[in-house]
Amino acid sequence: MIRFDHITKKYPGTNRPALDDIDVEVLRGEFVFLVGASGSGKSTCLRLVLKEDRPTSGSIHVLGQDLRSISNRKVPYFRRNLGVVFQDFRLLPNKTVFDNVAFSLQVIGKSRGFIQEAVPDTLKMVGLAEKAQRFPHELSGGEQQRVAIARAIVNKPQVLLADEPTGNLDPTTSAGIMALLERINAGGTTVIMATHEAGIVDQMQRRVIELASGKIVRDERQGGYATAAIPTITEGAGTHRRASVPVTQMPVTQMPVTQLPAARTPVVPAPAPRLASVFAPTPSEPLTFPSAPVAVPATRHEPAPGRAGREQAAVIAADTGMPLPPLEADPEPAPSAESGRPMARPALPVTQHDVPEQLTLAEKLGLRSPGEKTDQSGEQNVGPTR
Ligand SMILES: Nc1ncnc2c1ncn2[C@@H]1O[C@H](COP(=O)(O)OP(=O)(O)OP(=O)(O)O)[C@@H](O)[C@H]1O
Repeated sequence: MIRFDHITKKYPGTNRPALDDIDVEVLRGEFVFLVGASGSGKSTCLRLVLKEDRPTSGSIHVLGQDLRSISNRKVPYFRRNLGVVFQDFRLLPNKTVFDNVAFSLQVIGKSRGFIQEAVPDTLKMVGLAEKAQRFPHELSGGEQQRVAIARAIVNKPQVLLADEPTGNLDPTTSAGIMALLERINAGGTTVIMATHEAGIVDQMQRRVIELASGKIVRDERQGGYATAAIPTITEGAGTHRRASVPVTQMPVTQMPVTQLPAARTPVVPAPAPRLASVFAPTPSEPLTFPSAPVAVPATRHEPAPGRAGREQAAVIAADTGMPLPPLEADPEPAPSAESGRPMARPALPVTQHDVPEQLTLAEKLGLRSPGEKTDQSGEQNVGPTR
């Protein structure tokens, strides 16, 4: 599913490679923790999988494709198979929960009917069906991260990449997020999660790949966090104590037992998790997606054309730290209301050198091909890489 062959990544102006001759393969359906000290190369790995950056040498295959063979124009199609979750959520602050999730479908031209069905289904899966009309500032951190996860999975990606998704959350909330990620994985989605959370890694007992100075120093099928390279802090106020609430103690009732609308059976089953029973379906909670959409005014979910769309883009730019693309064809000035907002530093900064300058924000986010017209009528532009 994902294979690195002799991958070396050396950033310009640096002496030491961020990744140094990495060979690794992740199979379909696996749940993999990427661990290692700060600067060991975890985020670089995720960026390379997303084709946000290129390796200096070596080849990467994702979903059967050699990333070198995917042109810039095709990258957005490729990325539709990948969902990404960041530590800092990156929600649109002036959009409702529903609209935050719907946005990623709108920009790839999904029909209104599809959006009206898929978004409520996904919100139900993450336990936020009742909060579809809330704004991000009206949610807790854990709820905001669940919105971000809903946005990442609403298009049913085959792979979910998570870069320290619990980094800003308390232990109990983190446990809920991990339960959600485990359920998503149980539905067949491959999950790769970079983390420093020792307690979570120890609890989950999944595959652990440890990086140190750009090299893989450990690859355990059912591992824990600590090694000599990254010892677990057991006393004091270190970050490793944060994850001391066992996932098994999370309020399961808060997590509706559903799965992705079209769950895939992993070709290679993930190793039997110690916590599998917590997330397994029960007879009273069938593994189906509800068909009844959350009642929301239809007028709120129209694809945002013209200036409205650019306002959304401006908000994303402000929130994600990504540059706003030039608006040459726009006679109106770009919105400035958000310009005073602090710019969050992206955990996975998009590297722009691989991307032409004139792309729209949706194109730069990988949600639409350069020059691609939004298809309002159907879904033929959405789906596997082509
Ligand atoms: N754009 C860049 N330019 C130059 N060097 C970079 C760039 N991005 C990352 N690096 C360097 O590459 C190395 C690996 O960084 P990376 O962000 O992948 O580490 P990480 O394991 O994700 O760290 P953290 O846990 O702190 O997020 C570090 O030495 C970092 O300074």
